[in-house]
Amino acid sequence: MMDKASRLKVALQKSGRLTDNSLDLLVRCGLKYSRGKDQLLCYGENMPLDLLLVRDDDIPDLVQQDVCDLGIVGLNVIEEKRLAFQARGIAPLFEQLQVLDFGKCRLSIAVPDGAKYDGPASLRGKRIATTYPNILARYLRENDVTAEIVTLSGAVEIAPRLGRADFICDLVSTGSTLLANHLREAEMIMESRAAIISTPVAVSAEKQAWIQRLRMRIDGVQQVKESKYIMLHAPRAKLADIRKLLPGSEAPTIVPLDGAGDKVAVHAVCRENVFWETLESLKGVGASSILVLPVEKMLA
Ligand SMILES: Nc1ncnc2c1ncn2[C@@H]1O[C@H](COP(=O)(O)OP(=O)(O)OP(=O)(O)O)[C@@H](O)[C@H]1O
Ligand SMILES: O=P(O)(O)OC[C@H]1O[C@H](OP(=O)(O)OP(=O)(O)O)[C@H](O)[C@@H]1O
Ligand SMILES: [Mg+2]
Repeated sequence: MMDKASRLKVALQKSGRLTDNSLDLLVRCGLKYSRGKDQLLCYGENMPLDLLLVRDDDIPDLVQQDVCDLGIVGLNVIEEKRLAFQARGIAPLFEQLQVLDFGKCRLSIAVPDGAKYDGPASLRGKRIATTYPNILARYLRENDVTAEIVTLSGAVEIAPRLGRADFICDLVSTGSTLLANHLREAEMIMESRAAIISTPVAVSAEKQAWIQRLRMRIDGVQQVKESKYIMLHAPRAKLADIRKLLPGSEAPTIVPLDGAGDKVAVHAVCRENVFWETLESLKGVGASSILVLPVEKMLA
């Protein structure tokens, strides 16, 4: 194990939409951790890695200032901070390492039910409430629209009802928050997912090696999520039809079956989910004894 100074520090959201998925990802990468009394620091017991639990907005700054080596945060926050740094003449120094498969949402313009909206020109001269003033400003600039940006730190969706804004620009996933606030999504500005960012400062060879290991494990974890191992028996003559039906599979392993005539066993890793319809189609072209198993770990 490395000494304290050379332990990797990873910033995660303390409590919110990204927290459970971020911790779950690291646990799937093999991390065992214990949580400190203050609930702000988690100590990695089997890896030289500690977790700092903070507000998501602070994560790019912590990485930029080299307080943390890595951070897991939404692309929406990364982009907003990048533009904010640029606006202040500071070069954004954190590097985006890997996009993750959770925290999927979009940043959209929403308008009150019944309000007219015919494209970006409808925003002209309006007041738009948002937590993402820099992304919104860029969007307005690109669309040649002048509007007033009302920057709020939360509860953006109630701004139109309070008379503070005409429209809003906020995160949407299922759309239920908009629905509950009598708003409708009018325009998508950006799509977002969680991502890993890293420090701009050169780290020790030891730390770099752990970052590489972690990235490889994260790739493996993300790949197996949808992957299945499929085993079936089939007449050799039907192999071409069967291969066409296996979703996202590489060359399958074909094993002869003792005393079963021209029948073979087919084993394949499918990189996409295997649905009942696929199994029915496989059976339809002559496959039998079909088994679908989850894949726990994969290293390319
Ligand atoms: N409805 C959603 N579905 C999926 N991901 C979302 C959703 N809303 C937000 N996110 C993603 O999760 C991130 C954190 O969202 P959350 O609402 O927990 O943030 P917050 O209220 O700013 O929390 P904090 O207290 O840490 O500042 C967002 O920046 C975005 O990337
Ligand atoms: O389209 P939906 O599925 O309704 O999701 C969108 C909402 O989710 C997020 O807030 P969250 O619920 O995380 O709470 P917060 O406002 O306290 O950040 C976001 O800020 C939206 O308000
Ligand atoms: Mg926040």
